[in-house]
Amino acid sequence: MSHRFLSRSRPPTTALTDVTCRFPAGKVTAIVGPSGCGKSTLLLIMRGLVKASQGEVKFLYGDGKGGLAPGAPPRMATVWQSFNLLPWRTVADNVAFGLELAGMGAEERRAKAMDAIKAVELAGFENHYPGQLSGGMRQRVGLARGLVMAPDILFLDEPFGALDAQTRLYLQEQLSTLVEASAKTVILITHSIEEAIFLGDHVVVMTARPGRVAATLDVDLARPRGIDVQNDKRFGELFSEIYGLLRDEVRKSMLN
Ligand SMILES: Nc1ncnc2c1ncn2[C@@H]1O[C@H](COP(=O)(O)OP(=O)(O)OP(=O)(O)O)[C@@H](O)[C@H]1O
Repeated sequence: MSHRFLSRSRPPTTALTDVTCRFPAGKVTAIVGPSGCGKSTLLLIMRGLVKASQGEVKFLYGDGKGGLAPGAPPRMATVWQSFNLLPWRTVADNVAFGLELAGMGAEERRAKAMDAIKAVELAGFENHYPGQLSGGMRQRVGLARGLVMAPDILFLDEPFGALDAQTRLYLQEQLSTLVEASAKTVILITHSIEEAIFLGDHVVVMTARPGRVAATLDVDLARPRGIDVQNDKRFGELFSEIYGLLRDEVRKSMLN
């Protein structure tokens, strides 16, 4: 698939060229790449918000396995980089927003929202407003809003990008546990090589813009993974391999 942004006032920008990748069901695929290489564009295309200039995205329909009804399209949810909480709605009402749009009754959506709020350890804050929460808590509300939809595919765009290092580590651990418990298909966009290895089953490494897939690596580290997996020799090897692939691309992206 390729994508070029056209503009009346500026020359066209080729964001992606000949990107071919597979995202295996029930696995976490992390996408890393230099800034501006087209990661978010790829996500927008996969979510159907931007139409690729060339090529297409195919989702495999349910075969009755993995909780997917036969022949049913996968349910999808996205946790966006700017988690876009509605400031005038409480945490519970923010989390339940998608269910409300889907027409679910008040009682049921409140119960589902509370389950998701508990899963991200925010019980007790359900009646708070976003303005009363820390950045890490708001990020967890964003995550709960994705989880509450019980998606078959969860897209995460830099879910912890704006957080301090300790909060980020803690949320990565929480997410790892949630993902392992749910066996969902997760597509994670991140700038962090450590995050990609810690959370991913596969890591797709992209080149500088126009983004292509430089390599796809399997993360052959056992699950469940705690953050101490970072001390594993294999973790270090994967880090070096990915950084080796990215190093020149990052330099190129700085000259782009
Ligand atoms: N709507 C748009 N119109 C024109 N160009 C765009 C548009 N959206 C993105 N681009 C350009 O396409 C390229 C890819 O952008 P994209 O946001 O997908 O990259 P990214 O890898 O997600 O970046 P980052 O890691 O910094 O978030 C960039 O050069 C960007 O400036």
